Amino acid sequence: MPTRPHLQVSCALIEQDGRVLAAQRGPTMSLPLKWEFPGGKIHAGETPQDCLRRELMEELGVQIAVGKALPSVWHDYPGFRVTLYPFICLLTAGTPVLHEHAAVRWLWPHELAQLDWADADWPVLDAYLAERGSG
Ligand SMILES: Nc1nc2c([nH]c(=O)n2[C@@H]2O[C@H](COP(=O)(O)OP(=O)(O)OP(=O)(O)O)[C@@H](O)[C@H]2O)c(=O)[nH]1
Repeated sequence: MPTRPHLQVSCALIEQDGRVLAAQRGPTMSLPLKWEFPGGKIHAGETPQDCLRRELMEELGVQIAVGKALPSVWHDYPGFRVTLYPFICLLTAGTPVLHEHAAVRWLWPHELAQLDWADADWPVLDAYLAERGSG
């Protein structure tokens, strides 16, 4: 049986003035138009935090300070497995510019569950809301 890819992915819950940045995947990306926390695959030799700083600059043109790690989660999608390494981050410079995503939104924690999240992100969202006392 062929082994399915297992992706190691960092993602950022970027806070600014109490709101959190959510990003909608583009129509031609995998999981099209699902909402996610921006980030991407961890490259060889890169820490999850290095990955986030690189991806956020590439994808949205912003600088971030990477803070507390939330528990990692894994999820089986049809065809691949992903392990997500989520971090609470602060926006330190720039305004998001859409290089790959279809949209971004700054939402209050209690609004986040209204979006159509990628399946792997629901436990991340739960952990974040528990951390911030909004669960
Ligand atoms: N960035 C990110 N990816 C997520 C999240 N949740 C989730 O299931 N994923 C999945 O993790 C994988 C990350 O791939 P990606 O396409 O964002 O990564 P990348 O920028 O390094 O890709 P590329 O440079 O190969 O195009 C995708 O399959 C994506 O669907 C999330 O919250 N953030």
